[in-house]
Amino acid sequence: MSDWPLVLAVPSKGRLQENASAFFSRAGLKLVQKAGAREYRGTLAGLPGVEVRYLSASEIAGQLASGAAHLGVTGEDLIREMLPDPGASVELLTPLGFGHASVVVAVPQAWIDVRAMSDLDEVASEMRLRQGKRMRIATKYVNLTRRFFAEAGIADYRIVESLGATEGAPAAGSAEIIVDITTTGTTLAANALKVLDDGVMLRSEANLVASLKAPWGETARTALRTVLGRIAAEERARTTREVRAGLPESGEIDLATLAGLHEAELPYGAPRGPDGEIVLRCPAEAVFDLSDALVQAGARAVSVRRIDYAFAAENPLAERLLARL
Ligand SMILES: Nc1ncnc2c1ncn2[C@@H]1O[C@H](COP(=O)(O)OP(=O)(O)OP(=O)(O)O)[C@@H](O)[C@H]1O
Ligand SMILES: O=P(O)(O)OC[C@H]1O[C@H](OP(=O)(O)OP(=O)(O)O)[C@H](O)[C@@H]1O
Ligand SMILES: [Mg+2]
Repeated sequence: MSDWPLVLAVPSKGRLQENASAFFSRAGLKLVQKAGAREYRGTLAGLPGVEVRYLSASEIAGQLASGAAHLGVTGEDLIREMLPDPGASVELLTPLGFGHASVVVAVPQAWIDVRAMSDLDEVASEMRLRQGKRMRIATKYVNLTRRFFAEAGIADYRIVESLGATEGAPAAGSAEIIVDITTTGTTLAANALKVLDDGVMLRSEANLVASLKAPWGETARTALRTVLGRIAAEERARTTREVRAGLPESGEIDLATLAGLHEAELPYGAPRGPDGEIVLRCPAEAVFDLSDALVQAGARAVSVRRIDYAFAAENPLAERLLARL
């Protein structure tokens, strides 16, 4: 099999760009742009088997679908819109906690009696009967819209493809209603539109996505393990705390039960010898309960700290993906 480098697609502009770069640098993956900011290719410092490509969020979804990129950061909305059967060509590895936005059905605020999709169905039928026209929906989410309206049992409509400023379509007279992405709702409000009560089609956020169609040779697989290992190590470190405790004088403590009760684990195994130090790792929310329990069980002292990275022998993100290739 040919030995391609791992192609990592990173947003080059728009809403996801800054957060995506910050995400990689937190994971110890330093993006190095070649020859100045105009060059749309780069590398990861210290990782020879990786080629970074800077693309727009929608291009990233396209390249993951075709297999031109192995790994990328893009919005779930774009994956679901652009890929007919996402599960067949990509694996959504993990949501990234930024780029939150919802794809919604919005209608003019002036339509006071229209609150739900069922009301919209009536509007569409009436338009068809009385005016002989089909209700027009402005959107760039053509496929998501067709699916959602079919599930709602609405068929009397026509899609007007919109490439930008979709919220302006009703006022401009080019459509009655819209489907678009929103975060704060500011743009909808400024255009006198409201979201239907059951009109949230998809809650999206940025995801780390892998392509099942890309050429996964040895070089790419090796780089994948390193990249996903670092990402997992950062995530594990951010969401857990390390709890250290001195063993009780008696040396007796039921660590297994204690750990089980507080979702804790013993990353370095059980302490050895009577002067042993216990090292546990638990979810950040569990530290106070776990510390109290340790003191009650006779621990002489307990300290809790944040960790920068928590590497582990197992690499769940990589294993999940490799199992599908
Ligand atoms: N308020 C928001 N509006 C639009 N997109 C958002 C918002 N918040 C997060 N996103 C996410 O960012 C993705 C890319 O949107 P953005 O507008 O940044 O790209 P773009 O530069 O318009 O890309 P393209 O030129 O390919 O259309 C969206 O598909 C969505 O997943
Ligand atoms: O709910 P809000 O916080 O107001 O955000 C929603 C707006 O943001 C996006 O547009 P963007 O600024 O990305 O411009 P674009 O349409 O050119 O992509 C989106 O298409 C909405 O118009
Ligand atoms: Mg945009």
